[in-house]
Amino acid sequence: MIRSRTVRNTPACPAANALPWRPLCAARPAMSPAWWRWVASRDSLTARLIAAGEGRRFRVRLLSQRLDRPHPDEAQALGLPADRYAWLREVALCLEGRPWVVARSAAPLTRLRGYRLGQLGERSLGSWLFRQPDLERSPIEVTPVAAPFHDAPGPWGRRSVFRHGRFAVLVQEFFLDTMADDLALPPR
Ligand SMILES: C=C(O[C@@H]1C=C(C(=O)O)C=C[C@H]1O)C(=O)O
Repeated sequence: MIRSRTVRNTPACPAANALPWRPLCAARPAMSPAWWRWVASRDSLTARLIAAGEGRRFRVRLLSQRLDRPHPDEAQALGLPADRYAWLREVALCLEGRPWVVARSAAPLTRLRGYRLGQLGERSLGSWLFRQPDLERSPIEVTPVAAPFHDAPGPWGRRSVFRHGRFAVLVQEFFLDTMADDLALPPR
């Protein structure tokens, strides 16, 4: 069942919190090569966006950062019991003020000790992650629906868990139609 693009996360409707994530390879037949190069990339998305922006000003716009219960599918991806709080961060990655990607990251509080990620502000989480020498990244999963926490439509979402020692963070990135328009990418 593919969720409509307008369904927003409603706590009363737990099903709405579970996006249809599936392994990257399962989505390959439906994904154009142009998008595959973005969605399947395992290095820093921030660095790729800056390069593709060709001089456009890059900015991380902080939409929300709080301690809250993650959605069930987020808790499950982190192996976190359902009722535990996590550090939640939602950002828009903008080029010349136009959001190309929105991202929602979730990290268990017990794994955050000693890392002052709450002070990231509008610095890219990726710029910190990819500086960690022993960074590990789980296989990428994809969903063909838009971000449930943001109104702009988009062709693909992806998620993976980054680990560094005991630290773990689930990073979910939703590519937007504005990025497809600005880079002349196919609809999906
Ligand atoms: C994980 C990365 O960091 C990006 C920046 C984020 C942030 O600042 O919150 C979140 C997800 C990413 O799109 C990356 O650059 O690959």
